[in-house]
Amino acid sequence: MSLIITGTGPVLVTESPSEYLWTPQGSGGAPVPPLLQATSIVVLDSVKSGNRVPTKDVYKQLLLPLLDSWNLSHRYVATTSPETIREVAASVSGAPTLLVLISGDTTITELVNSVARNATVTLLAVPMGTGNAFAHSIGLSTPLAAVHALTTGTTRALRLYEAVFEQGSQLLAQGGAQPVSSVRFLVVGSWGLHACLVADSDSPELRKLGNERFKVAARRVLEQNPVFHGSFRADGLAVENHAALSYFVVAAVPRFEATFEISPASDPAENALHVVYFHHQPPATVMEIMGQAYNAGKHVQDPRVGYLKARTVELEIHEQDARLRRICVDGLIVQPAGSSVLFRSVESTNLQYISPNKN
Ligand SMILES: Nc1ncnc2c1ncn2[C@@H]1O[C@H](COP(=O)(O)OP(=O)(O)OP(=O)(O)O)[C@@H](O)[C@H]1O
Repeated sequence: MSLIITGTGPVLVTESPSEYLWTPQGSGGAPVPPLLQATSIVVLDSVKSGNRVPTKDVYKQLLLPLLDSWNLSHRYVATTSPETIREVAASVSGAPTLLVLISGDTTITELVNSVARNATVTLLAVPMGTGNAFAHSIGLSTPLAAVHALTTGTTRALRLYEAVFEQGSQLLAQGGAQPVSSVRFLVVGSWGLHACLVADSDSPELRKLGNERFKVAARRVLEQNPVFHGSFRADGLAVENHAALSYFVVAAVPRFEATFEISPASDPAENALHVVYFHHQPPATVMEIMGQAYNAGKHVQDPRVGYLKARTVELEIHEQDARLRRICVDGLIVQPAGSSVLFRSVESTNLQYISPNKN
């Protein structure tokens, strides 16, 4: 439940499993809040994200009445394919734009990879995906909290990172593979068990399970429990040389899901990555370590887990089997050519995001 101050007066907004209810609490509207004074407002609804309840419509039941209360004009775009995200990204390169993304993390990543480098965009992440790592990490855990932040939130610089691949690498998409040299990300780059389970979980069969798809895919990968041989350096210093690893994640945010706190020291406001990794372990130990991540990120205190902060991470993959070489970048899967993959921070962008105002 939230009390939102709108252009026509305070409104009590409640949520049931099937809809959002908008109950006006009297008159006396507020002026247009600063975040809604953007020159251009675009709402991008990534309709394939998460497991949606058809009667519960964030746009029609929350955003539209809020924008209408000030008669704010805006453009609403529902995706018809992944191409829609690229089209919207291309269209926001002119005036400063408030871009409301009703989506999960992959849509945000696809957007930041296609938007012009000089575009001035403020993003609002309305969490409607399966994991919603970014929204949970910045404190916007529900669609209602995100919409409320339009009237009470504040803007912060969006910290971006990039994974850089050798020539000949391929981005694996449902429609086929395409060449890739780098991918920008804001949540995670990974190799090993994490990349395998994300890649394997993206089948039409497992997508139907929502968040459970990661657990089912993890169980299947762990039945094989492959070893991932490789080396890595952090900020130029060797950390592991020819190691036999199970898990290797470069995290940009603290949470991958509401309660899965993979990197408790990560701060979305800071331009830094954290490596979370461990050597090859039996399946039961892997499960035990990952289980601790659901307990307020306690796994990083486990002596078997390596945890370090870096701005640049150079990975060398010593595996030949294509399945064991896959890299995950915010849910996108890359088949790298050669052995090296570089994860690094992007110095600056014109992108911002809306965060709850906690100060
Ligand atoms: N109409 C559409 N048809 C086909 N694919 C779509 C359509 N709209 C969006 N997509 C694609 O579906 C994917 C949706 O990803 P998104 O991150 O929004 O949700 P999710 O995968 O459920 O959540 P999360 O990333 O948090 O797990 C994106 O790759 C996007 O390009």
